[in-house]
Amino acid sequence: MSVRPRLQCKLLDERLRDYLPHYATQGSAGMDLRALLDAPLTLVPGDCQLVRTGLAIHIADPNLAGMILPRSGLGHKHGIVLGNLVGLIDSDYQGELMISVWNRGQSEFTLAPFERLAQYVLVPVVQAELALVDSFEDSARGSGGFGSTGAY
Ligand SMILES: O=c1ccn([C@H]2C[C@H](O)[C@@H](COP(=O)(O)OP(=O)(O)OP(=O)(O)O)O2)c(=O)[nH]1
Repeated sequence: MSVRPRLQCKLLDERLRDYLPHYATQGSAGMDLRALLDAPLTLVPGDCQLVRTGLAIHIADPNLAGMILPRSGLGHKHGIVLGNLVGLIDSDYQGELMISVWNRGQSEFTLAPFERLAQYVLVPVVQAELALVDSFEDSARGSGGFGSTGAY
């Protein structure tokens, strides 16, 4: 089994000690993030609010990044997704992880304090350098995009 990267994590609220993010199963790709709220938060349809997690995670390694993704159940059943669709966490970010919660559904939804509302996934990243050129070598696709290969 490969060695897991160790990420430094600060708790910005002591109550989170009882709710540390973890992998729910051996094969889980993400750790659930919870809503740090003092009281339930109701989102009416169309509402988008920034919710605290109370966690700061310093990835430090530029070959890694964090992604905040929605939870499938909340998104599919209740229309609770992310206002930014996906949150990208830079490896040098040391601030609190914030979750943009968007009710794209048609009913009111109330988030409970410490409810799991999104997930944090660590992903490999390769930083590139751009080499300016005047032309490319021909490729099979060329500049065809946006459905140019057909539907089936
Ligand atoms: O859902 C998110 C997305 C981002 N961040 C934090 C971590 C990330 O490293 C930082 C900046 O995010 P991003 O680069 O996507 O934001 P930006 O709007 O481009 O702002 P900036 O000018 O700060 O890069 O904000 C969150 O806490 N939650």
